[in-house]
Amino acid sequence: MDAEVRYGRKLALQGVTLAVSDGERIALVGANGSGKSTLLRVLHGLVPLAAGRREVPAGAARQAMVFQRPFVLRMSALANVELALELAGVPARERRPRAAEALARVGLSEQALRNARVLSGGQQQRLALARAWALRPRLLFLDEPTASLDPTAKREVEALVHEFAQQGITLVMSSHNLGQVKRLATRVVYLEEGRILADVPVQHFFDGPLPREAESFLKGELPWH
Ligand SMILES: Nc1ncnc2c1ncn2[C@@H]1O[C@H](COP(=O)(O)OP(=O)(O)OP(=O)(O)O)[C@@H](O)[C@H]1O
Repeated sequence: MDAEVRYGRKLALQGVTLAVSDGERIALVGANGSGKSTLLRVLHGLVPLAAGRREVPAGAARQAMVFQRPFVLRMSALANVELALELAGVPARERRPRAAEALARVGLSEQALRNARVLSGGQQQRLALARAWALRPRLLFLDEPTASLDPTAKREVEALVHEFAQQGITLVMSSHNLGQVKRLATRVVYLEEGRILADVPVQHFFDGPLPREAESFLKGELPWH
């Protein structure tokens, strides 16, 4: 890939190469502004590359993305999911049952007809997961999916992500929560100033050795380390 992304004069990613294999659960970690969100957006095809290329294998897997702050539209939870299915080209008669199934999957059946905007933050994030799951993705990108949630909602969302992974959905997620990284990831990619400085199995990430910068990041993030 050797990807490079620029926002105006700002170089947000440089020399980044990342291959995602089926069934992996990759955590992107690094300080604020290190390029995690940008890399996720590149992988999902939302951000153009200034250099390098994004390779999508033939017969590419369906993919979906969940953002840190769920964007929900001012309509019922059910209609939010149905709209995503419509945009994905799912035939009209399949949308209602698939949307209802997805809401049930994330425990939101009882909220199906409520305006999505009045749901709690945790419920909105579960709605965002339902919307992604309804698309039956093989590959799911999650940008700090629990960052703005209280502990209970965090646990609920994390449990759902875990279940999705158990079903064989390949995950690439950014997280500032290293406990969550330990619980969910199989592989950790450490970014600093738009470069990948470490790309290692999860156990290796926590046991080391790592490049000096990644070691000091870990020490800062794990006060008990
Ligand atoms: N739309 C944009 N326009 C200009 N600069 C941007 C834009 N989006 C991101 N950047 C810059 O690109 C760099 C990488 O940002 P990015 O959001 O990818 O980092 P991040 O690791 O996801 O950060 P965080 O942990 O805070 O979410 C940062 O310096 C950021 O300020």
